[in-house]
Amino acid sequence: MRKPIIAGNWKMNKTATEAVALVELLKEKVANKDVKVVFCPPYTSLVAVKEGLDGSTVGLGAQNMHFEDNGAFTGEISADMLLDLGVEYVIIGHSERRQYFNETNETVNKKLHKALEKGLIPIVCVGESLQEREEGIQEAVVTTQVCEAFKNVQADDAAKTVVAYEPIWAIGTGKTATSDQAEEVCRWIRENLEKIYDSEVAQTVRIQYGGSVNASNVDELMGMPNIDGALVGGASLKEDFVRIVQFGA
Ligand SMILES: O=C(CO)COP(=O)(O)O
Repeated sequence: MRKPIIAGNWKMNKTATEAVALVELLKEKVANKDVKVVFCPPYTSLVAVKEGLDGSTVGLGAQNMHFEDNGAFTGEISADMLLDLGVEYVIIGHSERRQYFNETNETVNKKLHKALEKGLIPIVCVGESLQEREEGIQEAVVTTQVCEAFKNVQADDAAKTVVAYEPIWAIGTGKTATSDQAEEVCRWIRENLEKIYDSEVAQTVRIQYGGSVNASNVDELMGMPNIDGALVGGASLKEDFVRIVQFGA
C-alpha cells in the first residue's frame, strides 16, 4: 500500500517572516500519520521553515536544485547545500521551470540522478500543455518526459522517486483535470514505469496529481487508484491546505 504524499509548492511566495507565520498556522493542523505532508518553500525560507517545523512530521522540500556538485553557476543551489539545511525532498522539472528557465528533459534527468545519488527524494514533474492536449498527444508527451527523466536510473533508485502529473493547462487556472483525466495519465505513467522497470517499481512509485487541487476536488482525485497524492500550489498557501491533507474525511 502506497502512503499518500501531499506537498505544498509555495512557488515564489512568502518572505521568511511570512513563511514562519504560515508554518505556525498549518503545522499542527496538517499533522496526519496516514499521509506524508511536505512543505516546499522558496530557498530563502528553508531554514526558517525547518526551524518552525521542529518536532513535526511535516517534511521539507526545495523547488529546484542544480545537477552539479558545486562550481561557477551563479545563482544556483546544489544538493549538498539543501541536505545541509535538512531538506529531504526536491521538486524537479516543474513546468514553470521548463517554460521560463530552460529546463529540459535532459537537465531533468541529470537532476534526478544527482538527487538520488545524494539521498534527496525527487518529485519529478511531467505534464502536457493545452495545445498538446488539444492535439491529442498528451500520452506521447508524458511518455517521453517519463522515459527521458528516468534514463539510466537504476530500479532501486527509481522506486524512491515521486512523480507528479501536472497538466500545464490546469496549473493556476482553476481548471482542474477531471478525476478521470488525471487518473488516465497517472495510469499511463505507472504503465511506463512497469515497461522501463518492472511491476514492483511501478507499484512502489507514488504518483501525484497537481493543477488547481483544492478542498472541493481533492476527495475525488484521491479516490482514484493510480493517484497517490497531490502537488498543490495556490491552495497550499492557505488554511485550505488543512482540508486537502484530510482528504476523504
Ligand atoms: O504547479 C502546481 C504545483 O506544483 C499547481 O499549482 P496550482 O495548485 O496553483 O494550480
